Amino acid sequence: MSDGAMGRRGVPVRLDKVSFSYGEVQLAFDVQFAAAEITAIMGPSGSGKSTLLNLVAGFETPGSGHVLIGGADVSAAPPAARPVSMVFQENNLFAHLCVEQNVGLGRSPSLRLTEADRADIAGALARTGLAGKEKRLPRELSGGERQRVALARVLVRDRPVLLLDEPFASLGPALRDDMLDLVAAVHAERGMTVLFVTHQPEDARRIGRNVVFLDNGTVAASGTADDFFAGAGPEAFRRYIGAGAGNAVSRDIARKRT
Ligand SMILES: Nc1ncnc2c1ncn2[C@@H]1O[C@H](COP(=O)(O)OP(=O)(O)OP(=O)(O)O)[C@@H](O)[C@H]1O
Repeated sequence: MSDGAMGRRGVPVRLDKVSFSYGEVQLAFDVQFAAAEITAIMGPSGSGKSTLLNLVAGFETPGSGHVLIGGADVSAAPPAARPVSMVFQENNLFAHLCVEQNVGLGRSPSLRLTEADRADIAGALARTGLAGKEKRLPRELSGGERQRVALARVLVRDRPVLLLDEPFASLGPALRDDMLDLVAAVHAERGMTVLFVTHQPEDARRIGRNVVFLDNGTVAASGTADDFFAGAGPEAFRRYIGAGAGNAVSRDIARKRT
C-alpha cells in the first residue's frame, strides 16, 4: 500500500496570526488544519471563507503573519509554487481545451506530456467516470461532469493540499452526493489535507472530520464535526444552521448510511 493509501500524504496547513484587509474590511486568522483530514469551513456569507482559501492558495498575501504548509513558510510564494490544488464552484476549465487537455494541465502547463503522464491522465479520467469523454470540450459536458474533470486534474496534479471552494453548490442534491462520495473516496486513497468551504451542513457532516466556523472575518469556533453537530456544538454555529437543522442533518445522515 502506498503512503497515500495509508492516509499519510497530507501535510498540516497553518495560518499563523494572519491579518488581511480589503480596504476597511479586516480579517484575522489564527488556525491550524490537521494533516490528511477533511475540514469543512463554514460561516455566513461574507465571513471570510473564500479569503481564507485564497490566502492558502497564494491568490492573496497576508498583511502580517505567516501561511505555513507542511511547516514551510509560503507566505511570499506565488500560487504555482505552493503544494496546493484548488477547485472552485465554476470556471475551473479552459473552454477551448478538451477534457484530456484540461486534465493534462495538472501535469504540465505547456501540455508537453510523456507516455507516463498520458497513462496517469487516462487513469484519472477513468477514476472520475469520464472515460470516453476525453475529446469533449467543457461546453459539451454537464455541470457535474465539468467538476469531475476538475477533480481528475487534482488527481494528476497530486498535491498534498486540496482547497475546495463550494465546488458542488450549483449541482442538484443527488449529483452533489455522488461528487462528495468521489471526494471522500479520493481522500481515502490519497490522504491529502482537504479544506472544504460549504454552506451545506449535510455536506460538511457527510465528509468533514473537522469543522472551522468563521464569523465576521475570523475563526469563531473549531472542533470535530461530531461535536459541532451534537447538541453541545458552539452556539454561534447552532444559530447559523438554525434550530432543528441539526436534527434534519442527523436524519439525513442516518438514511444515507443505511
Ligand atoms: N475583492 C474584494 N474587494 C473588496 N472586498 C472584498 C473582496 N473580496 C471579498 N471582499 C469582502 O471580504 C469579506 C470576506 O469575503 P469572502 O468572499 O471571503 O467571504 P465568504 O465567507 O467566502 O462569503 P460567501 O459565502 O458569500 O462566498 C466580505 O466582507 C467581502 O465583501
